[in-house]
This record gives sequence, structure tokens and C-alpha cells, in this order.
Amino acid sequence: MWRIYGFILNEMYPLVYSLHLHLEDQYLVAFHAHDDLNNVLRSDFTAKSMLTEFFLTNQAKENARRLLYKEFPEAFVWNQQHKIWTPIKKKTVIGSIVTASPFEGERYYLRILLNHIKGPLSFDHIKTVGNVTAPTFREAATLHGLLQRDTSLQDCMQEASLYQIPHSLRRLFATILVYCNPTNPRELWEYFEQDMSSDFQTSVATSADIRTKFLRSISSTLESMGKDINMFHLIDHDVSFDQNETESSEINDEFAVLIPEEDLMASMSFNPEQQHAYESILQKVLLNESAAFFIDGPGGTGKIFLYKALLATV
Ligand SMILES: Nc1ncnc2c1ncn2[C@@H]1O[C@H](COP(=O)(O)OP(=O)(O)OP(=O)(O)O)[C@@H](O)[C@H]1O
Repeated sequence: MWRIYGFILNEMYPLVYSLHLHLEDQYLVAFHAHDDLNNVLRSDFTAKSMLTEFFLTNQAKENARRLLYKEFPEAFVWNQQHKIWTPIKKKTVIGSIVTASPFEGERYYLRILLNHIKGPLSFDHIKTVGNVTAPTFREAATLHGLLQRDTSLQDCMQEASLYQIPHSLRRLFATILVYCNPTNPRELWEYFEQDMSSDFQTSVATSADIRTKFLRSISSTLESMGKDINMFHLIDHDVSFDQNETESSEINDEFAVLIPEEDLMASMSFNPEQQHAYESILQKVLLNESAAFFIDGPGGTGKIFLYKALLATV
């Protein structure tokens, strides 16, 4: 009906602009299979991105320099065909620089600078504070005083908490602890404890249980990064987790999952395609060999039915 009457099927307001973020000469390149790669790489057009052209527009237009990169789409529109920013009347749009994790190093610090410095003219210019051009974006961010407190790290966690699941948030938090030297890890943890441990919250879990599970999870992530949780003084006393205890709690959690009878019986009513996929996947599992499978098919043809049966069997 909506199509017949030509109604708008989807609409997003205000428009959200996703802004390119890359280090110098590390832009994404799209090309056709038949293109000559030497020509692609030599082309000046290929080297243009929203970010390089943001710098260029700032060099050319003084009035552009009063804007942050994320504010740019309010006054300029990106022309993808010609790869230029064209001035427009003030528009209600939201500019958002694509995310970068602290784990990525320089790209993450470039993003912090772009979020705070108006009108940069080039990659080098954004690294320049007074007369000093810092060798790295991280040092430039430090010279600008953007890393003195944990505000940028809080912003990073805050933004991630809007869309990341608790498990990913905990990984991000561990990454921040290891790579970003927060001045006050405990404060950062306390601020985001709720978001980071919401998957441990059940009607029967006490706050002590939740905290223990959280600490155990962070501890094992930190361990995989070669660090000990006690280095960061998240709580008043040192914590230690027995490896066997950690493993057995994961196994217990798995055993606690209730498998519906219908999932156990599902494999009895498979169609030939489901049967084929089921046997191929199970064969790898039973031989303990690694493999990757891709299951595709139109909606309603039984993909989830197959997954449930596999999970029940495994
Ligand atoms: N072999 C089967 N025997 C009996 N019922 C089945 C079988 N395969 C699928 N079904 C049923 O068909 C319906 C659709 O299946 P399912 O939800 O698994 O499809 P899907 O491919 O995952 O769909 P979508 O892509 O829309 O998520 C479900 O009710 C499921 O129980």
C-alpha cells in the first residue's frame, strides 16, 4: 500500500552525516575490477576524502574556519561525485566523525583533535600548537591539554555506551586501561560500571555477584593483554581469580541454559538443505576443526530453525 500510494518508506531527520576519518595518505580507495591500479593510485581524485577536502576548504575560505569538522555539514554539503564541499544555507544536520578505538592509536588521537580544533588547514597544521609541530597526534592532543584529565576517555566510553553491548564496553574499558593511561581508572570504572555489567544483572544476582563477575571478566581481558587487574586499583583491595574457577563458572553458565525440547527435536524435521548444512557444520565441530560457514536464504526459510537445532545439539 505504501509503495502503491508512493508514500515515503523511510526518512531520517535530522540527517546524520558520517564523516571520513583517516591518517594522512591512508584513505579508503574504491575502484573497479578492470581499473589499472597504477592509474588509480596516481590519480589526485582518488586521494580526495571528506577530510582532505575539509582541510582544503579551510585553506580557501576563511569563514569555513569557524567550524569544527563535525559542524561542517551544517554549512557545507558533500558532493560525492566531484568530491568537494559546497556551501549551503544553514541546515539542521548532525555531523558525526566515524568512531575510532583508543586501540587504533594515532587515528583515535586525530579524532580527538578534530573534535576540538576549529578550522585546521592540514594534517600538520592540526598537530601545531603555537610554534611547535608535535611529531604525533597524541602529543599534539597532550599539548592542547585534551588528555590531561580523563574527559576524552569518558567521552569515548559515553559514546560507546550508547550502542555497544556490555561485553564490548568491557573490552573497550580494558583497552583504555592498557593503552591510554587514565589518571583515575577507578573513577572511570565507577562511572560506567552499570553500563558495563548490565548483562550480569538478573533478578537473583546480588550487587556483590555482579561486581565479582565484572571484575573476573575485566581481569581475564586484561590478562590477555599481558596486564594484571590489580595494577589499576579499581577497588580497595587486590583481587585474584583462580583460572579453573573462571573456566568452571563459564561452563556452569553454559550448562544452566535451558534447551527447549522442540530445538532438540528440530533436526528430525529438516528439509534437505537444512540437513546438509547441519551435517557439514556438525562434522567440523565433532572433529574439533575450525571452519567458517555462511548460511543464506530468503526470509522464513528456516535459518534460525537450523541455528537453534545446532545450538541444542552442541
Ligand atoms: N524444517 C522445518 N520444519 C518445521 N518448521 C520449520 C522448519 N524450518 C523452518 N520452520 C519454521 O518456519 C518458520 C520460519 O523459520 P525461521 O524463523 O527459522 O526462518 P528464517 O530463515 O530464519 O527467517 P528470517 O530470515 O525471516 O529470520 C518458523 O516458524 C520455523 O519454526
